[in-house]
Amino acid sequence: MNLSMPNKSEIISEHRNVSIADIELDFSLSKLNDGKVDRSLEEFLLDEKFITGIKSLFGDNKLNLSENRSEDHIALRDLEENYKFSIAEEVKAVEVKQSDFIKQFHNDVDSGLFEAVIILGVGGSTLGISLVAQALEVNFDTSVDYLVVDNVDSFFVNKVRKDYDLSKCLFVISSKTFTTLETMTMARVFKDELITLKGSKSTWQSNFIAITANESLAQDFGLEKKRVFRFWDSISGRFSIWSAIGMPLDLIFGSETHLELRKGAAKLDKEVIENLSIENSVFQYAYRQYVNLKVFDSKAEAIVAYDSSLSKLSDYLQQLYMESLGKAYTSEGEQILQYTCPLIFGGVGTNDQHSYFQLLHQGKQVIPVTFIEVKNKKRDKYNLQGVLNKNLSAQRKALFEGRLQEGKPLCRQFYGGRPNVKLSMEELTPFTLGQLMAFYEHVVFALSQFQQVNCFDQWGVELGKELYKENQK
Ligand SMILES: O=P(O)(O)OC[C@H]1O[C@H](O)[C@H](O)[C@@H](O)[C@@H]1O
Repeated sequence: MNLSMPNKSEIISEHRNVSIADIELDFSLSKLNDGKVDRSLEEFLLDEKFITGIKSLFGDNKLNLSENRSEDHIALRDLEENYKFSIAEEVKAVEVKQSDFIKQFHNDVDSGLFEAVIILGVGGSTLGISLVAQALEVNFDTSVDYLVVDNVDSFFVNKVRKDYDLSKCLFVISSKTFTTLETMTMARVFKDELITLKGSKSTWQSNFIAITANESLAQDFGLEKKRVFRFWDSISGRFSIWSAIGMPLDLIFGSETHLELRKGAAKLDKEVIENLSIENSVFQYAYRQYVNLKVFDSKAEAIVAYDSSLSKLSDYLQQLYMESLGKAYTSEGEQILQYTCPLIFGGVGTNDQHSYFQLLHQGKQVIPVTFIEVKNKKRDKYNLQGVLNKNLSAQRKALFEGRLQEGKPLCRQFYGGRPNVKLSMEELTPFTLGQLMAFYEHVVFALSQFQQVNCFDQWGVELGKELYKENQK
C-alpha cells in the first residue's frame, strides 16, 4: 500500500495571519498559487481594469451592464459621507421617513397594539434579515417577536394563526419588484385574513407596510404612500439589507442595534478602499478562492461557523456567491470556460462534523473549508465556545495534516492536504456582524472583478419566472 500523501506537493502553505477591521484570518493551512494559475494577485492589483472596477463600487457607476444600472449599496451605509453617490440625499430623506414610522411603531408596541413583525419576502429581501435576526435574537434586546415568511405555504398561515393575534401583527411586504409570486401571494392571503377578521375593508391597512422599488404597485395593492418605503432600482436584492429592506431590524431590535450593523459594514468598506494592495485581506481571501477554482478545480467550498448564532450564514452566502457569480460569461459577453463560482454550502460546527464532514476528510473531491470562530468570552459562563473552538482547531489539523498509519487498512488512512482558512472575531455583535457581511460582499465582488463577471444580474432566475408566467396563460 502506498502511504504517500498525493496532493502535498501542490501545497504552498503560508504561515500568515492577517486582519481587516475586527476580522482576523489565518491562511496558514490554505493552498496558494503553485505556478499554474493564470495571474498572481500582484498582477491583478497592477491591472487598471481590476482597480477601476473596485473603485467604481464606491461612487456612481455602471457596473450592472446587462440591466443598464449602477450598483449603489455602499451609498446606503456611507454614514460619514466618504464617497460621492447621486442618491445620497434621497437616502437621507427615506431614512427620516423610516425613523418616524419606527418611533410610532415602538409606541404602539408599548401600548399593546402590536406584538409581532411578520416579514413577507424571499431571496435577497429576507435572507439578510433572517441571518441578522437569528444572530442577535438571544444576546440583544428585542421589543417584539418576529417571523420571516419566505415561501408560499399554508404552514406559515397556520403558524401565524397559532402563535399570534393577527390583529396585533405588522406585516411587512419586502419586495423590490412587488411582483414576486411567493411574496405577493402571501401578502394577499394575510390581507384577506385581516379583512375577514376585522370585518372591514379599510382597516387592514394599519397592519401592513411595504418596502419596495415599485411604489405604484404597492399603492395598487391598497397601501397609502406613507406606508410604502422606498429602495432603489440600483440596489440588487442580495445587497439590499442596507436599504429599507433592513428596516424590520429597527422594528425588532431598535434603531441603535441596526445602526451598529451599518457602522460595522462602513468600517469594512473604508478599510477595503483605503488599502488597494496585496495586503488587503479581502483580496487575499478572494484570491485563494480564485486559485481553488482555477488551479485546484474545486467545485465547492464549505463555510462552517462554530457559533449557532450564525446558523443562517451559509444560506445567506449561498445566494450572495451563487446568484452573483454563477455565470459562464463575462460582462462583455465572452464565454468563460472554467468554473466561476464554487457551490457554497455549510452550516454550524460541531453539528456538521457529524454529517457531511466525512466527505471533507476522505471524499475523492477536495473541498476547501472556511472555519468561522467567534471567541465570545463575555457571554460564555461555561466556556462552551472553548469546546467549539478546540473542535474547530482539531478539524483544521485533521484536514490539512491528515494521519497515515502503517499497517492499517485504507479506510484508516487520512491523506490530509485539504486546504482551510480560519476567520475569527472576538465577539459577535451587530458591529462585527456588519463587518462580516460586508467582508463577504467585497470578497464576492473581488471574485467578479478577477473574472470580469457581472455580479449584479441574475438572468437564470428570471427565466424561471418567465416560464411560470407562460404556463399560467
Ligand atoms: O425583492 P423581490 O423583487 O421580491 O425579489 C426577491 C428575490 O427574487 C429573485 O428571484 C431574485 O433572484 C433575487 O435576487 C431576489 O432577491
